[in-house]
Amino acid sequence: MEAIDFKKLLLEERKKSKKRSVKPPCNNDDDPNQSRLYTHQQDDDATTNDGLSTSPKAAVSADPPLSWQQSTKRKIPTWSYPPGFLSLKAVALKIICDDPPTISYSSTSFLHHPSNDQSSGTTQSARSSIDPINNSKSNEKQVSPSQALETWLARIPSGDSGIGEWKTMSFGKRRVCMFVVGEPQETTSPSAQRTSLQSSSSLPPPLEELAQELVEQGIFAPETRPNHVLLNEYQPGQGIMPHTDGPAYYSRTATLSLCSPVVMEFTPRQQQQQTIMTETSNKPMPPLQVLLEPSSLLVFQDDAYLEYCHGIPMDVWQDTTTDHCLNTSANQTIHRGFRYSLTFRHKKETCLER
Ligand SMILES: O=C(O)CCC(=O)C(=O)O
Ligand SMILES: [Fe+2]
Repeated sequence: MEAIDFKKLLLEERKKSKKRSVKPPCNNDDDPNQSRLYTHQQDDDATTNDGLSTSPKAAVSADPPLSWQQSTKRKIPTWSYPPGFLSLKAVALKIICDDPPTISYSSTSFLHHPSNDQSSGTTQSARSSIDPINNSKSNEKQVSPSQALETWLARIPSGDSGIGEWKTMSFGKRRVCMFVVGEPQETTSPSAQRTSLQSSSSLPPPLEELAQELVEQGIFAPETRPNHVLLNEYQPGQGIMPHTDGPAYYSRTATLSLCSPVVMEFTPRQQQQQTIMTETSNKPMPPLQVLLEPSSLLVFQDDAYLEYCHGIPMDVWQDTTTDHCLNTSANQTIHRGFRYSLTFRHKKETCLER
């Protein structure tokens, strides 16, 4: 069994939207936990390791080719805030799980930087050059880092490629957008030509700043600095199938959540589900839950990255926490609204097809 990845997910969701049926390969219809577990055991051969490359098998797929090459003219919205505006210095990551002890969470990510409160020329002129979220001038200073980031995300244009532009997933209907750092390279290889069209030498300013902060906070080492950011936009009720982020990336991921809270579930991967049972029954262990609050940061790595699937139940408008929720008490109802997530990862160099 191998892991899901961005392009794979697009292919899978397109297939499933055609079939109008969702039947996971490991399906056990009697068990809601297993029926939510989506893995890719049966057709891993067609799996690509990332959203940039196209495997020969994927290329001969019956599905129409994905339009990865169309994103040559991205209109990335400008970011007018001063450096440091998105400071993550307040991140207080805590390990929230004993087994696997590789899930960490910080309920607050952004530090309200002191310069944000000053009426310095730089800050004020930067603010006045963007659409105010609040109407009055004096409220400009009240724009929080998360509000500013939300505004920037909302301005990213839509497009078919999903690279530097929002693409609507055909099955889940959520929108996704990917930014990748990589040096363009001249080559005659078709897949590498795609890479050269899609890669850029840096992330857009707010994502670059956040990536730098994640390094400064020790969440990523300089040598595994995030070079890949996947944005997800969820309407109320939307989710993401259980998946792993895959071997194309260094096995650590940091996800910043904005807007609505939601509950993420971690489930042991398929082969483990058959052996890890609760002591009192033959049923697989219930999923571990993490409440993702607005402006929080979730980091998971190693075992949680490699041996567990993570997902957000789909077609659910409110989550109920269980006693397997790692960061809040059981029996809480979490109403889902509109939500953004920004997932930072380090894509391994070999997977950038340089
Ligand atoms: O939206 C989230 O919090 C999770 C996103 C995710 O798992 C992914 O994009 O791989
Ligand atoms: Fe993921």
